[in-house]
Amino acid sequence: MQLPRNVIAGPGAIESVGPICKTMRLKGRALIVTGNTTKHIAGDAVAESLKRSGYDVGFIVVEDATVKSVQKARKAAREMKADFLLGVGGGKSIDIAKLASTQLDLNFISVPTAASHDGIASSRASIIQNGRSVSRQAEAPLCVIADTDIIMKSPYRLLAAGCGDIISNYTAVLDWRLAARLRNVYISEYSAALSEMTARMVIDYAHQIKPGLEESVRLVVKALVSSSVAMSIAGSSAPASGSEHKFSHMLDQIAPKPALHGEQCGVGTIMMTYLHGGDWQRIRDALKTIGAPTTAKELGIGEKYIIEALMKAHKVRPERYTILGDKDLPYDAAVNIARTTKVIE
Ligand SMILES: NC(=O)C1=CN([C@@H]2O[C@H](COP(=O)(O)OP(=O)(O)OC[C@H]3O[C@@H](n4cnc5c(N)ncnc54)[C@H](OP(=O)(O)O)[C@@H]3O)[C@@H](O)[C@H]2O)C=CC1
Ligand SMILES: O=C(CO)COP(=O)(O)O
Ligand SMILES: [Zn+2]
Repeated sequence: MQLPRNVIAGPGAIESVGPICKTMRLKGRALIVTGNTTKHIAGDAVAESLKRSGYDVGFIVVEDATVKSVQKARKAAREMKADFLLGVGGGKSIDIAKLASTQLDLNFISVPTAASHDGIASSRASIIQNGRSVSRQAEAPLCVIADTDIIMKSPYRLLAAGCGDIISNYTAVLDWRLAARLRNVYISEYSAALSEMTARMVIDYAHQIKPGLEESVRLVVKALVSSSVAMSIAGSSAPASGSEHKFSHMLDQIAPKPALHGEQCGVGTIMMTYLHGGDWQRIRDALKTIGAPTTAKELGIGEKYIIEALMKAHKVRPERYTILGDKDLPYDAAVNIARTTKVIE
């Protein structure tokens, strides 16, 4: 069970990255893995804080969560003889830093700039390998430093996407329990209960999640950390990734312009709740209240891609059994699911 030693969340936390690394007894040279946008939003400030504390700093900008980007980060770390890495940005940057540092046997600090996904504290990395999403075991961050000012100033759409990623735990756990009964898959009841609780919290408090509210950011960041911890307890992404994630990963493969990860997972949760015979309207209402997408139109994805992704989603991570089973859904069944749940017209 790999958990971060410290989670620091609050306004202006980014200014303390250098001193925090000192208290964590990290030495020497730091490599920052960041994105084109987030380098200016937070990467540069992290570098300044590290330099003020006496660290040498290098940068690597990544644009996708592929194996190639991991290799790019490893090469940069080797060339600058990095002593530790920091992932500063969204899920992509954090996952690349997470896996590269694991493979280099170096420490890693997670500095999320948005509350858009629940990988900020997890020991998992979701990497694109040969065009497909693969869930890789990695080391949990030594420390998570979440500057709530920066997260609050990020586009609200990212916070809403993070809520979608947490609400998706609802069907992920239903699938995990189904796989335990049907395929005798190991399930950690503690991890499942923690993951379910995070989804329930966001659903029950959906009316309190609004743009520009520090409390909303705090609630969602805590839920994202809890969801990460549930994955670390399970040693797998199963408590947070089921049929709804298969749907999202398949959309990433076939849609001309995929939406945000959490947005796609939220819409997937509506439809998979329906398949599980659950209260899909409650899921849909919570997402709507938060301002997250609930339809193909709001995702900006053509209806035909929604249907195709539903039909083929079972092919993603076939070793993970879910309500989707292990065969393509018939076209008419997929249309019925998407239409009944109002995802398509
Ligand atoms: N390992 C795990 O346990 C998990 C991993 N994931 C993975 O995380 C990824 C999804 O994360 P997500 O964050 O949605 O995707 P991205 O990392 O692609 O971030 C989405 C966009 O938001 C931008 N952004 C981030 N922060 C800010 C900010 N403060 N202001 C303005 N723009 C900002 C990013 O900028 P920039 O271009 O600079 O990066 C990027 O363009 C997927 O790859 C998913 O598989 C998701 C859940 C769990
Ligand atoms: O997105 C995740 C959890 O929210 C990680 O799941 P995957 O293992 O499906 O990439
Ligand atoms: Zn996710």
